[in-house]
Amino acid sequence: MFMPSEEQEEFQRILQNAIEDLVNARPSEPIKYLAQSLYQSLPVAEQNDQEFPEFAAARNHPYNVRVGDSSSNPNVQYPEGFVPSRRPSVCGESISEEELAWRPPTFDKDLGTLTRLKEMLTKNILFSHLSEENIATVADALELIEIPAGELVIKQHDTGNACYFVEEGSLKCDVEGRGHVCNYAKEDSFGEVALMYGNIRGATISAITDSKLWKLDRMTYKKIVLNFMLPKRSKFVEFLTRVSIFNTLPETIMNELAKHSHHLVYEPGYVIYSASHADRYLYLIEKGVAVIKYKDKDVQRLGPFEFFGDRSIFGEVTEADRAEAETDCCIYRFPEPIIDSILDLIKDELREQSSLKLL
Ligand SMILES: Nc1ncnc2c1ncn2[C@@H]1O[C@@H]2COP(=O)(O)O[C@H]2[C@H]1O
Repeated sequence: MFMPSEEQEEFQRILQNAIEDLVNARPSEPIKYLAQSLYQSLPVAEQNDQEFPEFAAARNHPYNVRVGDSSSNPNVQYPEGFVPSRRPSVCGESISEEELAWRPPTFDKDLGTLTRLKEMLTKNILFSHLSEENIATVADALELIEIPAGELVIKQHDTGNACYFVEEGSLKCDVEGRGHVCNYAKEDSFGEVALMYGNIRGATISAITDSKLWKLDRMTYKKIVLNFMLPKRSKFVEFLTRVSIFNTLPETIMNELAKHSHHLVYEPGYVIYSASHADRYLYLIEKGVAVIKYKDKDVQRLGPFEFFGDRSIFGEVTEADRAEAETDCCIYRFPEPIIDSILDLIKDELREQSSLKLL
């Protein structure tokens, strides 16, 4: 089948997203689910309103969790109040000797343990996008360590050389000047921030009870987790780096956004957003012009790299009641839970930009 290269790239992106969604959602009717997923990649104007119930279930995928909502998935990476400082990502680092010599470490485990660890990894936001092969490499590389009650695992300001998953026990996290921030229990992970940014530890973590942890070394984390998605998502990431609210995000998070966004095309006159829509999204314009309206009066025009829908995500009352495509519009649409899950990282910029907009 011949396709121009841009179209081919888009086709592969859509197909990959659909398959990843399928793997994450594990629906009862996979074929129907996949068909629906592909169908939703069509321009909105060509879709009808029918939705498979499994799509609602997919929204409960581990990634789709609210920051700080401890009642939902425990694998949330950034507990409530966690405001990582904006630092450059490691993607531009040059390759060191250590990296060149790197071979994935392996620590022997029985089959049952390996299967369980792979399941745990696929539920974790930072690992869920990895291929089966890479998940297996990470599972092999995990080393079981024991930490007696009261001992430190991570000391704030030290250099980070591993991240951890809890196998057994409970641990607490303290930040200087703020005190106790959160606790960790079975399958929770911590210690990834210093690895992502090649930086120092942002908190102290110590065992409350005798604990067992799976330790993942920095180099395996970097080689597998940070490098995995970069070439595939580069076009999308390139676009995000030109958008004020997203451009300081680590590339791993941008790649997660890529996975969970919908790329949609709207024809002129199509109502992209209406105050009566139940689901909330953040809309980011890639191409074209959208017009924000109030009672059929145009109140604002937005173009490429601009976004709307954020005010309703914040639950703010907006003066506008809908957004329409004025020209053909290509838009990235992000579901509210995805934006919620990274809100701590983007909220300052979002608030600043929000005050200029009506929707
Ligand atoms: N408020 C917080 N500030 C910094 N780190 C936190 C916070 N809450 C949880 N953590 C975790 O504590 C870890 C300490 O080491 P890292 O900075 O590598 O990664 C950090 C996060 O995984």
